[in-house]
Formats: sequence, C-alpha cells, structure tokens
Amino acid sequence: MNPQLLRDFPLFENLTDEHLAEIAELCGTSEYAKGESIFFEGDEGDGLYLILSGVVQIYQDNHTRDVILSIFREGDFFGEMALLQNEKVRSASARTIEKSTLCILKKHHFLALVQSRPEILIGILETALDRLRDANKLITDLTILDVRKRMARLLLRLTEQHGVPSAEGTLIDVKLTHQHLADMMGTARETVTKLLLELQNEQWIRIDRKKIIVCDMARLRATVDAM
Ligand SMILES: Nc1ncnc2c1ncn2[C@@H]1O[C@@H]2COP(=O)(O)O[C@H]2[C@H]1O
Repeated sequence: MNPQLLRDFPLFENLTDEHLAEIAELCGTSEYAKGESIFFEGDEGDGLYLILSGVVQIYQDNHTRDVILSIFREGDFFGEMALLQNEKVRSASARTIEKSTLCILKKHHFLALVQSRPEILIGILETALDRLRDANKLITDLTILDVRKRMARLLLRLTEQHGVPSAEGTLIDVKLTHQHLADMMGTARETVTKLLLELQNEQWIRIDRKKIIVCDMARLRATVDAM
C-alpha cells in the first residue's frame, strides 16, 4: 500500500518516510461493505486494524441488544488489546457503519514493530488511556444521569470525536441511526426519536441528511458542565 496513507494516523505522526514505507510493506488492505462484521468478541486477535476510510462501531452483543462502546473513523485504530494481552481474545466486536477501507497489520508484524519502535507502543497506550477515560465517563453517565442528560453528554462526546465546523454550528460527521444512538446511551430507539424531536424543537440541534448539527455548542457545554 501507499505509505503516505499512513501519514494521517496520529499513531505514526513522528515516524520518518522510511519507517512508514517499512510498515506499509507489511500491511494489507481490505474493503468492507456497510454493516459488515470485521470480527466478534471472543475471536482470536489476528491483527491491528487501521481505518483508511469509513466508520466502524465497537460493540458488545448482550443478547437483548447491542451496547456500542465507541465509534471510530479514518485515522483511528482498533484491535490492539487482544494482540498485546497474551492469551486474551477480542474484548468486543467490530462492524462497519459505513462502507470502509481498513489496513490490517498482522499480529506477528505488529509485535515485531512495537518491539523495534517502542514509541509506537507509547502512542497506543496514550490512546488506550483516553479510551479508558471515556469509558469511565460513560459508566458514570449510565449509572446516574436521566436520558435527556445522557443525550446531552453523548452529543458533546460525538462533537469532540467527530465534529466539524459548519455554517450552523458543529456537524457530527457520521451518519448515525436512532438505533445507534440508543445503543450508545443504553435506552430504547423510541426514546431517542422523542428526545431528538424535542431538542430540534428547542433549537439545540438540526438534522441534515441523517447527520446531527449541534447549533449552540456553548449552551451544550454549559449544560453538561452544570450536571
Ligand atoms: N471501551 C472501549 N472504547 C473504545 N475502544 C474499545 C473499547 N473496548 C475495546 N475497544 C477496542 O475494540 C477492540 C476489540 O478487539 P480488541 O480487544 O483486540 O481491542 C479492542 C480495542 O481496540
């Protein structure tokens, strides 16, 4: 694959062109259709996945419904845990939300790479710790907040992770269904539909081609801070 495609990954930002070329040699790319499974919780870890384009959800399937732990997009990586934790399997499942192109670094190549370039391991650790912080917040939200406040927190988190400025405010640049949002905040799809309608009527948000625009970020931040 073209090594310059790896340039956009924060994980590799300090590597030279030469190093990127070495990694690119070891990577394979795969195309996934919208809604296609990548791996399942409990599978053996075969490799590290880097998102070249598209959107991927990380989720746990709890029989009655999915719980979405995170949503990743281009520039993000996932699947490091089963590779770094000896004898442990995939901690969650991964499935595309949009058609995606992924770059896969096989386990033995990944392990050799982090041994020769420990700075990559530090980058992975920093990202994993950020994800742990997010997970902690999520546990607290799910435990103590009512659904309207959980929705406010979720919108703020999505703007931080996937927000781009738009004429009307901050656009959350991923097409998420009401079911995806429900699976992220531990509620029913019908509750999300009702809440989104309320928030639109109160002019907090606008929906444009299945994407949410947060019209007043300052108000959203102030509301979340006051919780
Ligand atoms: N709470 C979480 N937040 C974000 N990403 C996660 C979370 N839990 C697991 N993952 C990612 O999902 C991947 C599932 O496969 P692994 O366990 O190999 O590695 C995992 C991480 O990359």
